[in-house]
Amino acid sequence: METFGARLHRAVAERGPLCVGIDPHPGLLADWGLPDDVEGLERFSRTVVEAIGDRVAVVKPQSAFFERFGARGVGVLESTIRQLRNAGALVLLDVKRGDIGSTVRAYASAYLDPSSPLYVDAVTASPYLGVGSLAPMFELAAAHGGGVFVLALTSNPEGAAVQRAVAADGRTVAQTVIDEISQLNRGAEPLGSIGLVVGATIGETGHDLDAVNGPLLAPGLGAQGGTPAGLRAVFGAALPSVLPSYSREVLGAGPDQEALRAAVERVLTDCRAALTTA
Ligand SMILES: O=C(O)c1cc(=O)[nH]c(=O)n1[C@@H]1O[C@H](COP(=O)(O)O)[C@@H](O)[C@H]1O
Repeated sequence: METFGARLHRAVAERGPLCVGIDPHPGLLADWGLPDDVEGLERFSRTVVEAIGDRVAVVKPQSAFFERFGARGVGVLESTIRQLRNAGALVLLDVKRGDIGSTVRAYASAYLDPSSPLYVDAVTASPYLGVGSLAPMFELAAAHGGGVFVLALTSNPEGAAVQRAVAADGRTVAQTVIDEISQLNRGAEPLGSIGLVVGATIGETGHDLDAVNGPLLAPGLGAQGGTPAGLRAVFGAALPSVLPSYSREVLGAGPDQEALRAAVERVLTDCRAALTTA
């Protein structure tokens, strides 16, 4: 069975280093001339999938915007996931889950067990109950070729107070997360299946991301002020493992499908240039 790391590596080689988020904000639904209801959600998501599902390596639906509409919204999420997979995109579901181990096991089966209606290629996870509490998620991901992206240094300004706090052993909380995930990915080729989330907005951190040997999701580009040119300062020598992620910057080009595709081309060109510049 091919690991998530290997599948991601191949998808990026074929389609380029880009993740696009499906974040149907109420304001975006309005801008697209859609009602703020489940029909609007369904049309928004279907338009994004039809426009870019066959050309972007990773698509990241933000679960919150679907859960907002209850069971019918989650139903739209299920069909969006199915459509994306049929279009050949890897699906990273942004749910930022984290809990005590026994409960994490249930979250893991919800998203990483192929028999689940919400089965995806990878999920985002929060390590603040301890990285070890996510072990059932890592295990199920490994069993089925899935991936997990663990928050390390998030793009929001409030994150640093927790993530850069120094623990009893002198390392920052973020460095502890980085070290534990590096350990899990050790020796994996071409790339480990447990990624980290590191915001594109955070500038130079003093944290060493070189040893992670897994994908580094970089949200915060575009709408939150991060730029492809700024990625080098954040990631340094780890730049080749970066997966840049945009939501509103691309989605704002819709609902015209050609315009959505043009927005993808534009940000992909910028990201390629930023990630390959010596
Ligand atoms: O895990 C994430 O994707 C994430 C982590 C982070 O540190 N910052 C962050 O913005 N995100 C998500 O990335 C998306 C950013 O959306 P835009 O700001 O519209 O590009 C949202 O869905 C956020 O929840």
